Amino acid sequence: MQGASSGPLGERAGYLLEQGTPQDLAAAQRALKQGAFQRQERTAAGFGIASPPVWMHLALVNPSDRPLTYQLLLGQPWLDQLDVRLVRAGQLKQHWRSGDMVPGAQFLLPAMGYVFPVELMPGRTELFVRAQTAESFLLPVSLLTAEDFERTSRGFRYRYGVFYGFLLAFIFYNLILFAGLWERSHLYYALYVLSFMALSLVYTGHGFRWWWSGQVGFQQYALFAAMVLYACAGLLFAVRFLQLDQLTPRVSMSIRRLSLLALAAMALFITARQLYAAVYLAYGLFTVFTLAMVVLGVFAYRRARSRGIYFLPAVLCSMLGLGIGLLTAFGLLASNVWTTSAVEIGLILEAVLLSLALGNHMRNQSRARQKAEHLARIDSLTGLLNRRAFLADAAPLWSTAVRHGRPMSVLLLDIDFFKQVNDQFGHDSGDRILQDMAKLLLGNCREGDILARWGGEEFVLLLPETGLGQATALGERIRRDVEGRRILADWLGMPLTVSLGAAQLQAENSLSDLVCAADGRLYEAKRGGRNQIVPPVLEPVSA
Ligand SMILES: Nc1nc2c(ncn2[C@@H]2O[C@H](COP(=O)(O)OP(=O)(O)OP(=O)(O)O)[C@@H](O)[C@H]2O)c(=O)[nH]1
Repeated sequence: MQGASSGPLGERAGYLLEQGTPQDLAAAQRALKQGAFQRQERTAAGFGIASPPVWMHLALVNPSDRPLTYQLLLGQPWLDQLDVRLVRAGQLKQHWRSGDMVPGAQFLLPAMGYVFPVELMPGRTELFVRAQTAESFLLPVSLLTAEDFERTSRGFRYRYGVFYGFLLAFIFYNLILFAGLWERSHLYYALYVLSFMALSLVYTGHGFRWWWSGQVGFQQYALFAAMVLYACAGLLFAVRFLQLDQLTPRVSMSIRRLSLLALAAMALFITARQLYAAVYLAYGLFTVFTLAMVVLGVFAYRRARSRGIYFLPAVLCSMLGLGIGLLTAFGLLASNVWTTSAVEIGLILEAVLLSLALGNHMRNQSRARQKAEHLARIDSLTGLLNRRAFLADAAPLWSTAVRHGRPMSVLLLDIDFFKQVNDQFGHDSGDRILQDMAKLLLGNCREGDILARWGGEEFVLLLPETGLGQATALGERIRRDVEGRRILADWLGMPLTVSLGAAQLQAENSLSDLVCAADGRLYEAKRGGRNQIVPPVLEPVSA
């Protein structure tokens, strides 16, 4: 590497896998002379999981006659151990040691890697790095000028500030919704986002740098535990969100069991300090989780359930983000602000889509509730209020009338010989007559009156601000109206008629007493020969 250029250098470095006992610098220098270091055609060399330690060598040449300072940016935040040595003329000049198995989190720059201030003297300097990790092993290397480094690290700080703020907002929002609505999808979703936040805090190194830099024992297992938690929370959320309990109870039960088993196994491996068992469990479960989320998404989508329509694109967004993030980390995609933020962007899109789905679900539920409430109040045949809704709606009017001593009356109406209509013309014709009667009564109501189907062929009309005289006058007008229409007159040999009973609020009445009083008078009207109102109208009724 020459001059003051700044950027990734992975393709110019040589790499050597350390086999057997740990090697020292002298052994690495000998191996270099023997040509044992090999190049990788990538900006970020990758060595998979559970790899042996890796040596990297890079020759840095300062062609000027003055020292040049750079920030050497190395590796990923989850590297276990990192030994960085600068050698000039075969002599060790500088040795830094870090990694997340070294307490203190020195040189760790969360989300970026490890940063070492390098001063290159004129001429050639050799960089020897020995790195080791149990996790997925990537060893990107770049040399940045002070300005580039400042700009890049500021960018990362802003991005993660926004990202964590966003995740926290989603978590609290869903917890509040859960507390208010008691809908468990919101709780599982909050846990899912929370577990991703925990995973991100671990793999970016923010957690180690800020909170537990002295606890290397914890840090060693934190990534694997966070991966398992995230996968389990994601699967449990998917089961709940896609209502798999109803769709496929067996699949949903298997997913629950798998999650519990994975959590128990991880707890066991951590307790028994079985690092490699934890590594394989975490990566294995993560692969299953990724595939399962896509399969469940496709399944729900094909069942055309409204939630599946959001779930599949949401999951694909986060998978795409993860894929781009991995390809970028391995140096197979150009590293820029979009590709290095792909995981976070994918997650945010996923969160937005899933929140939309949950919001949509809430809206549908509230519509269904409103519809059910409405249907519970309505008589399906006539569209009028039913008896229950009548009593509920009449109660406040009743209290107002009693409190202020205002008049109020009730009319109860019953179709005469309706059984005969049914018997002769069929139930359907009877239904139609009930519907027509409802329309006729509606046409005779004033604003503020409450009309309902009391049951069978009986209708009730509550008339606020109406004394008995006006009520009977209205009843008489309705009676005449029905008679005058001569419904079925040709077939019955006489027109269809109605009988009515009217009653007025008295000081000692309750609402049901008032309806009862009207019912008593209706009975009198029937006994008196039908087609009449009781009490009878004293004054002439205007047409
Ligand atoms: N078509 C139809 N008929 C109904 C409905 N609800 C009740 N009925 C019928 O209404 C009739 C009421 O008969 P009854 O109680 O004997 O009264 P009525 O024949 O009208 O005789 P009076 O009231 O004494 O004049 C019964 O045949 C019920 O089946 C309904 O929703 N649709």
